[in-house]
Amino acid sequence: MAAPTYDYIVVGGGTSGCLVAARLAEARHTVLVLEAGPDDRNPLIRMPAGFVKLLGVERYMWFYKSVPQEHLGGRTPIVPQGRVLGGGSSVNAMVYMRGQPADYDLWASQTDDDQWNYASLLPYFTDMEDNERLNDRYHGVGGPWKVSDLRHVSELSRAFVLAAQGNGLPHNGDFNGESQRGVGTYQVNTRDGRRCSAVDAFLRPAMRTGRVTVRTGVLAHSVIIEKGRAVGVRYSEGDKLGEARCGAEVVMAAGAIATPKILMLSGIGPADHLRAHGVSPVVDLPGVGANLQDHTETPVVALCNGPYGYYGHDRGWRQMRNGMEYLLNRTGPVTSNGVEAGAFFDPDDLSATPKIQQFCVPTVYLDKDHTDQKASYGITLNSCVARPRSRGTVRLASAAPDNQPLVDPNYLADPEDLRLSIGGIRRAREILAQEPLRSMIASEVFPGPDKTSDEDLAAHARRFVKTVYHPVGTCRMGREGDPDAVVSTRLTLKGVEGVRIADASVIPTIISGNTNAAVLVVADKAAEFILGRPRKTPADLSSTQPSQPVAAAV
Ligand SMILES: Cc1cc2nc3c(=O)[nH]c(=O)nc-3n(C[C@H](O)[C@H](O)[C@H](O)COP(=O)(O)OP(=O)(O)OC[C@H]3O[C@@H](n4cnc5c(N)ncnc54)[C@H](O)[C@@H]3O)c2cc1C
Repeated sequence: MAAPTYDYIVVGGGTSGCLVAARLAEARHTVLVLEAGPDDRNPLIRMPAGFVKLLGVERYMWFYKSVPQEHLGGRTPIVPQGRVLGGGSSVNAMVYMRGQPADYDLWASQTDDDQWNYASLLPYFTDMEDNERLNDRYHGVGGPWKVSDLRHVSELSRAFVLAAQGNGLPHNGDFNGESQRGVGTYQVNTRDGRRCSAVDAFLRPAMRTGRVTVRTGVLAHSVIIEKGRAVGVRYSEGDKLGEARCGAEVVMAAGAIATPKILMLSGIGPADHLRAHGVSPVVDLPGVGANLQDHTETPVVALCNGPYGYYGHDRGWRQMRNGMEYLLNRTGPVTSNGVEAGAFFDPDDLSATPKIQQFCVPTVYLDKDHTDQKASYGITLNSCVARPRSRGTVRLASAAPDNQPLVDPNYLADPEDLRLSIGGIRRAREILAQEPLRSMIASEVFPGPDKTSDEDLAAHARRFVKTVYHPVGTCRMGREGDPDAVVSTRLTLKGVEGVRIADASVIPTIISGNTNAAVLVVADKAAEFILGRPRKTPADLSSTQPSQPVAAAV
């Protein structure tokens, strides 16, 4: 048997992988990071607006195609994910969002472990944070994770913030503070006009210790298990097959779609399903690949009556002007993340706990697989169901490691997700009809002004609903004895020694907001458990509003 070369192998160099690798190296361990995608040297990654150009590029993205969706008339929408060092944190929209305290309190009650409640996790958020504007009980300064206000906000986004206030939503200057409800501009993971990815914040500094080896272009196939213990990882690099060995643990960080796939290829998953693909089961774990949750968004698209927003800003003289401004000052449209403002609300009752996150995109924005609208000046208000109830699966298509898995997000399977989406559309229309936005709008294109009944809007949602790129939950944690849990609340894999899962797949229920920050905290907890470090003292939230309980979706 080959001698172990590293203490730990981290599978996947994305958001969670970068953080875990850094924490392990800080503790003087040797770490090998295996990342399937390329390095993150493309300058478009650093420029905040640049990610939009990467979203259609196979070199940097996995375009997981969903199986025909029963509730979308058989449509097969794509679920793109980052495929580059930094993973999602290198290609995402940088919106800094934590969700609601109740989201984490639900994790704690689902797992019977109070270290996953909001008060317990808040110090993990604030300790890693370096917020440019806020430093209070909810925010921190001096950490590696940069959080800033946007340096450029388009006139359309500003008009949206004003119009939504006119429509009854309070202005909110901090969606991660006392209350999520309201409308405002987002804080983003940038500093001085540049993206701050998990590579910038965590991995690159750790690489300077000399204890982290990062290998890009390496596709992990399976975990090597000997006598019930993980001892390494099988992989391919181009045409070459290889094995890497570790002395301590294999840390899975390949994201909510790839991690269950790799586990299943290792013989860990629903035994019958594995056998059907010729994989010998090692541990029968029915929860692997189950419980897939993703945020969906349904657009209302309107055209503008003037040159508002970002259409055409990446071409011709405007591109030159914007590029020059960025190079000289690090200001201007290139510093925008393209999703500058948003709102949180309950479409049934504006004073209640939000159930919709609405994104304002100051351009016509539809996914790569929806290209029937001619580009023009416009605005897209996307209504995202904050805590969707639909649940899907990730399954093997075959035992070939380079085959994409079968991804079935089961979008809109639960009627409540559809009902809330329709409520979001109606609210979006009201906001578009409110000054100062109203004077900038020429006409609604989608759903179209003649589409007014619930049936019309449901048909529109089924046709256009798309991912918000937030798959989670496919190897969820759970209390002892929970037959569908894949990992313990200390994130150890059931049934095999020496495997920890540190990524979005362990999240039991999706949070009501963008997922990157929550994944960082999950990864921080994973590192804490691995290193046996003491838990941080929970925050004292006694003088704040109590978190409103949310029902677990069934
Ligand atoms: C386009 C987009 C926009 C988003 N916008 C936001 C946002 O604005 N705000 C926010 O909070 N969140 C956003 N997210 C979500 C956020 O980025 C993710 O929740 C987060 O990155 C998940 O972290 P992870 O570590 O679980 O997986 P990832 O960050 O996806 O990392 C997984 C890594 O593993 C690699 N990998 C996969 N399979 C293998 C294999 N077999 N072998 C080796 N490596 C492998 C992948 O290439 C990837 O680098 C967005 C995501 C996307 C894709």
